[in-house]
Amino acid sequence: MSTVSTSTPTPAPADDPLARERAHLAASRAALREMREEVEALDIRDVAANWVNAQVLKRQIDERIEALADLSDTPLFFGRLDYLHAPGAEQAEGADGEKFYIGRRHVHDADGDPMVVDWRAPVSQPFYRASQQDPMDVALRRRFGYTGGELTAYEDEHLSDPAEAAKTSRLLQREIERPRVGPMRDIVATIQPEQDEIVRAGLTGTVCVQGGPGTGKTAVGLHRVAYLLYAHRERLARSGTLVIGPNRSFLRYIEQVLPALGELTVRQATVEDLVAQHAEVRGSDDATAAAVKGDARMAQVLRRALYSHVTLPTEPVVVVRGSRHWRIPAYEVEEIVRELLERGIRYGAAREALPQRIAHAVLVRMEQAGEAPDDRVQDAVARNTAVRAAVKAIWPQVDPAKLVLRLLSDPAFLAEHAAGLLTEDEQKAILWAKPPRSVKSAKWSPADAVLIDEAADLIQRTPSLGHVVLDEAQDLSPMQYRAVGRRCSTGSATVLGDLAQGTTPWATRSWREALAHLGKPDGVVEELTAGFRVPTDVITYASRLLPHIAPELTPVRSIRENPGLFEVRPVTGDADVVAACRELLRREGSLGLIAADARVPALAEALERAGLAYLDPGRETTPDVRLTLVPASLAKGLEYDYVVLDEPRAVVDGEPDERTGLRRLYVALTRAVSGLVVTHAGPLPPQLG
Ligand SMILES: Nc1ncnc2c1ncn2[C@@H]1O[C@H](COP(=O)(O)OP(=O)(O)OP(=O)(O)O)[C@@H](O)[C@H]1O
Repeated sequence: MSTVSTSTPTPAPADDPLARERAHLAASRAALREMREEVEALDIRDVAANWVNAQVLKRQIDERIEALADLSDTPLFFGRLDYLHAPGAEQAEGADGEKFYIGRRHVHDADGDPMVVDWRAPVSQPFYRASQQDPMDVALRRRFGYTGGELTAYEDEHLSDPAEAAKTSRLLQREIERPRVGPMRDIVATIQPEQDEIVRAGLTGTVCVQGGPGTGKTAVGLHRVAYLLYAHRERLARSGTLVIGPNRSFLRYIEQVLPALGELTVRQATVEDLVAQHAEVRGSDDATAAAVKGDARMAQVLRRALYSHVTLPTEPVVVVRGSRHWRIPAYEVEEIVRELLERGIRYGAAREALPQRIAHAVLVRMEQAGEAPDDRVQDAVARNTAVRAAVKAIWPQVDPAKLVLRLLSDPAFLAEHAAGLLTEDEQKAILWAKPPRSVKSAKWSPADAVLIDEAADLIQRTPSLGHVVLDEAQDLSPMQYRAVGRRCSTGSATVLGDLAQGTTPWATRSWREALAHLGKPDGVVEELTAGFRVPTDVITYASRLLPHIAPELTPVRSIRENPGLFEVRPVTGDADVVAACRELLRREGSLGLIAADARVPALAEALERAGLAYLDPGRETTPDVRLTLVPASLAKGLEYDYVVLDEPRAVVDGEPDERTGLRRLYVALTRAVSGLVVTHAGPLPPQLG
């Protein structure tokens, strides 16, 4: 491999390869500008037939213009592939030839010939996967290095040359070691082969990725959505895609990755957001109640409670039309009801079908009597008062929130439907001490909202999306997995998580179990073990906890060359913690001060006293404010160049049990990219010893 770099971006002779590459960059920029201008010049007045069409079209055009923006700090292309033989044009967005520039988006010249090929096109794949062992028909792979938007270096690998030894790329290494300021960035230039396999896995299958801290799960999930949107644009435009993250600060942290990849239409939400449509969450549960409410057995309790509303008829249905009485005996109505119960359709759908079925029975009798009724007669009979009254008695309308309200308020009703499913203690744990008077006045907890969502789905099918990415999945309860699963029941999912980072009482124990709750038992489980975030010394220290929190998992192997800074420092008070922050702020990049939630107010005060400005998690750092004060409960998924971890013991003690506490600590210890200082006034947890 050979690397060429120059620190001064200007003059280079025309035969200099770097100069030629810069010329191609300049030409591609100009072409992109033209593409954008073309869209901006579109006049939609002639084509849009009405106001609504015009608005839709205008939005599409605005999105297209936004997607075509030339972001000055994101290079138009980051790689080049020279093939030994020209691949088919269908592989390369219509381009033919042997040489392709690979970038974030497709750029073509005035004749429509591609100048930059999308990283997701089939022709780009060898950029990520080709190796000396399997060159994939590639003669040359060139990576480009940029400094402040200027192309300043390139690095060549002659994959088909047996004389060239495989080496780690310096540009790749530099990218991985780059300081982290601001929100998460895309990794499109440096996706690794094992990550690429997940990114490009087919749309129809569900993939579950187990990976330790910093192995790139979130990055891979986001790039996978971008890839799927490219490969199945039309299908997913119709059905939609969704990224689910654990909380708002996390979503804010990742929200710019997809737009940077040109994808503006992906919805991002927490599980709470998804189920919030049925009930406003204003309350909370203790751990015991939440665990019972989150257990999959609750789905059966709800089903039983809902169907207990169906009463088999004891009276005939008598429909009067004109001078005639049409009588459907009780046993025949019962047959219809039983048949609907057995068909396994939603409660609501069956309820809608019932009057039509009864009407059909009436019509059969009319025909037997020599009448010739048509469809309109059937509809009229279905709306007949007697039929309506019968339906109301047999198959009444049920409101999902009212159903859950009754289950949690009425001990006899709960006992009847939880018999054989929940123990008496479990029933007691979820019953409200003081039942609310109405759905509106109830202080619904997050777990209640999931129950209502389940009930709502039993009544009416929840619409399914084409693909759902579920990040930090290890914290979901079985009932939450079900809530996510019904949102991709006809689509597929990418499930990302780390069993060692599960910090809820109901945290996932095995991915197979989780996939079953999700309704995707055939999902494939993949493991990522190469760590891109945490330096070796830090991950080795954090991994001391693994035998206590997830003994079955492989420790992460850091691929960072920079050994990083690592120190465990005894301190005597908060002022020393602030001093540690000040010290690290002298270095480049972001700094997170992570502390047990209970310690946050005291540390906030200490920072303010010392005149050190800080941010809340998920807020974007600026050159002036690079310090974030992070409660341990919100640290998951985030990362900072440097971390000061305050009082590990307090982080452990902040959780209801020791295993959860140690897992929380494991999360907090693994947020640092370049260095970690652990400060402690009290003793350290013995597991770190
Ligand atoms: N192939 C790669 N090239 C460069 N950087 C990468 C690569 N893969 C991951 N990273 C970087 O490593 C860091 C960690 O990635 P990410 O947050 O996706 O990991 P994670 O597995 O989700 O971690 P956690 O378990 O802590 O949530 C990010 O800064 C990400 O950009």
